[in-house]
Amino acid sequence: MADRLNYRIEVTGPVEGRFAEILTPAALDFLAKLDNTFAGRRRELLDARRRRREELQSGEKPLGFLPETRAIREDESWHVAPTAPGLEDRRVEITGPTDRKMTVNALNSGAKVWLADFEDATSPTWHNVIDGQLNLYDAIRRNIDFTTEAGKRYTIGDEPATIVARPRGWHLVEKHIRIDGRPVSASLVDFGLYFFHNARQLLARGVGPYFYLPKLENHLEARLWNDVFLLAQRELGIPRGTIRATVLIETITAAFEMDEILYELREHAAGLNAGRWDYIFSLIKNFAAHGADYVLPDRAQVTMTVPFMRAYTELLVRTCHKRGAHAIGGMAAFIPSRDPEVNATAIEKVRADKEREAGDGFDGSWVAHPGLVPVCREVFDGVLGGWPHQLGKLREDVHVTAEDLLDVASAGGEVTEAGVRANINVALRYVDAWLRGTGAAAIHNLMEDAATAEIARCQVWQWIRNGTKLEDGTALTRELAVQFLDEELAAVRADLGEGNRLDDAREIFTETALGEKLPSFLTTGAYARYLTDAR
Ligand SMILES: CC(=O)SCCNC(=O)CCNC(=O)[C@H](O)C(C)(C)COP(=O)(O)OP(=O)(O)OC[C@H]1O[C@@H](n2cnc3c(N)ncnc32)[C@H](O)[C@@H]1OP(=O)(O)O
Ligand SMILES: O=CC(=O)O
Ligand SMILES: [Mg+2]
Repeated sequence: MADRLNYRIEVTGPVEGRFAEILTPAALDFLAKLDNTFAGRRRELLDARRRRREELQSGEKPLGFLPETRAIREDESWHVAPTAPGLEDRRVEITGPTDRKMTVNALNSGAKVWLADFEDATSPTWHNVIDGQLNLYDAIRRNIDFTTEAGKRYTIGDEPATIVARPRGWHLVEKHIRIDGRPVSASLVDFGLYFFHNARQLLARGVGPYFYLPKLENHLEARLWNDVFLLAQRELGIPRGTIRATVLIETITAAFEMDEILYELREHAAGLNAGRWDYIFSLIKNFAAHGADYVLPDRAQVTMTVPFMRAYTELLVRTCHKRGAHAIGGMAAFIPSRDPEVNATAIEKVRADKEREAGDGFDGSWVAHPGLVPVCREVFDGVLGGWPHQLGKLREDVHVTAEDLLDVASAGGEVTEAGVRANINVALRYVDAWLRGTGAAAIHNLMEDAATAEIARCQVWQWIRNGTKLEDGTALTRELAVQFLDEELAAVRADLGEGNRLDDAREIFTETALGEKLPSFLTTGAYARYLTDAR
């Protein structure tokens, strides 16, 4: 514990190994400065989120484009900052957690960009959070080579991907760092430590401090990030406008404020990304109790070609290109497999997804695994030709209305017993992995992470609330869902064996999918209860 600049800073997590190199007095002072300046606004914005969700749930104030920001949307004259070095060509971006091996593998994957993830793909244990910072610190300084016990050597190659770090969202706190007794915003911890230690080093290497901003719900949250950037740049004496941020449009409310979000961040904005999984989660969460018209079918049937998802992604491309910003596609959940048949299907599914995105005007897209870099690159190479992007493709043909974005019924499809069971099974397996420190996992040949697990538990809640009929006409009741839960739990337990956290996973699932109310996030409560001693 230390008193500096009149703040009391406590680190309650163990400062083990080389953690002290990250948790330096100067870095903690920097976090304290950020927290002291922005904690109040963050709290207000989180309160505003809660109020907005209540309004949406009650149908009191429907969603639409904001009348008060019409001038920003209609003004054709403003653009975002020029593209920064290392971000001109984003045709393939690999995402993944920041453990040491994956850091090296991602940088060497052949992708142009690596999204170094403290969010959906990371279980925010204290170890993962600070170890991830250390790995990035070492990677940026090309000081990360290591050899495994089995003798496999990991070393960064000649053309590493550009690093874009994704801090945790505004809803999360880091309970192991406290300032004046209160836990610090997890966004500010992840952003602040990365920026403080690496910004100058990155600039010296000809790139810069770049970020992905997750789960924003509106343009005022983008304004908060912009103000964080301005203060951070000032504190380190780095020119205003050095930072670049790509914002994930992954909440239904943000889809109505794409122009406004780019406008708030225009000095720092690099682009928008279509974060499909959290987007689906957000739709379900906000409209879960709105009746049959808002009930989505089995998760596997909510594809990117259903009309309301297509409307969202096309609007994103149009908005970005009008403002000179990159439009980046999202994550197909299919991952390579050792089974040749499963693998061939996965590659073809990913190819189809990337072909749609490239054809619609996206400048690049995400892959979850190094084995998917070639297919994504091949598809975008084919469409981009000799160009690094397709910002010139303005998509003036796209006209998306509020009704288009909210036409959830256009998904069609059905809810099946297999779909309910799959959601329960995946949620249990994923939460078990998350509690054991793994934030992204291969489950039944798909990539699962925090966003997809949120969909799984929210769908079950929505189907119970709406008494949704399964294929044989049986309505899904809580009792039936509990029966499925018990049966799936037994099957998963037999599969996972000793040392699992399935009892805790069951409790988390019961609270977040089977309760009277639908909690906003499964991760917030689970983090407070299971991932920290500092309750
Ligand atoms: C909704 C969203 O936000 S999407 C973005 C967030 N989600 C993600 O980023 C998921 C990223 N992907 C992953 O975490 C992993 O690919 C998983 C968990 C899905 C599968 O991982 P594994 O089961 O380890 O895959 P697999 O065994 O095929 O890995 C083969 C090699 O590729 C490496 N690898 C796999 N995925 C990645 C990745 N995303 N980044 C870097 N390296 C990777 C593995 O470390 C392994 O390396 P090794 O040969 O040196 O041991
Ligand atoms: O972060 C990406 C998403 O799909 O969610
Ligand atoms: Mg997400």
